[in-house]
Amino acid sequence: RSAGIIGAAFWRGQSRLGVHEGPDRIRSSGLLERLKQQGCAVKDYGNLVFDDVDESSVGLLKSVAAVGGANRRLSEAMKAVKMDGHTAVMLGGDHSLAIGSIHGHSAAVGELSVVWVDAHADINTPLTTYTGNFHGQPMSFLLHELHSKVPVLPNFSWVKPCLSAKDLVYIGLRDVDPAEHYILKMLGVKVFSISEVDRLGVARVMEETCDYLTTRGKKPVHLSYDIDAIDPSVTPATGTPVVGGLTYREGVYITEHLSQTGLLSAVDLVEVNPQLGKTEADVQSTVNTAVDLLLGCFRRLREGNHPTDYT
Ligand SMILES: N[C@@H](CC/C=C/[B-](O)(O)O)C(=O)O
Ligand SMILES: [Mn+2]
Ligand SMILES: [Mn+2]
Repeated sequence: RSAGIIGAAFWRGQSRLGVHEGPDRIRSSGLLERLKQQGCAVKDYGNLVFDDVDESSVGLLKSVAAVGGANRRLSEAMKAVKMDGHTAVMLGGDHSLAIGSIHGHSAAVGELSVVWVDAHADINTPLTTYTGNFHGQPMSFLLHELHSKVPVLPNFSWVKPCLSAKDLVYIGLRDVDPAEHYILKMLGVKVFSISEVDRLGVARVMEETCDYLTTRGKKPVHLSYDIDAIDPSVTPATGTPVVGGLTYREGVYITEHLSQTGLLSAVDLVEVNPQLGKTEADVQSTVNTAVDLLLGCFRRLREGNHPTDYT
């Protein structure tokens, strides 16, 4: 196994400063060293450099051209990392970056499935958003079924929908806007909200998620992990915290399970905002959890691990 790391220090999909510090803070907490310690080859592609574009709004929509341009750059980088044969790791930055991450992943592998772990559905269209923040809209640019609902926007013409609603599963939803809820119901998207996690337990949720995604053939899996899926008591340093989230254990179980399917092809870890922790301990707890989630994606098991060369 090998990991190709991309830093996307981008914050203009939302308005709270600091989320651009996520990539370097996650690196400085030892992600690469710990991946290597567990037998994973690692290539760090560094942080993307984003062109300065005008951050003007289009109506309610904030920093449209900047979001479009950053995601185009990320899409190119993701495609290159996948063409190099790595499992891609995109460190955010805000969740608008899933546009470029999933688009670039699909450019390399073709059809894929997406597991979206988040308190939020991030499936507003530019016409249903009430905040204008693009980190609440990425899914609308990616789904074939919503293409006709997305207006032409500056610096977005490169985006081609690349995901079918039946190849998408949500886990952890607990703060979904009415328009998003309507879209999810209309498209029949598979959703395991926090209520289903409570009702079924995380093991059954993961079994059903994998059965659901593999009934039409085993496609590469893109895991898009928003740190705010985890309960704010564990990961407070994030821009849109919502009470009643996943426990640390549930969060890591999700990554352990997906890692063992052998289908995990790319991971986003987004919305870590080091400036939003009340204390340094808050920030460290958030970042440590992000690191542990990523290690779980690369076959780390909580039962213990040893190098495979003396199995
Ligand atoms: N639904 C809200 C919240 C969006 C949350 C985005 B996040 O999941 O990436 O944190 C909006 O549209 O602004
Ligand atoms: Mn999100
Ligand atoms: Mn979220």
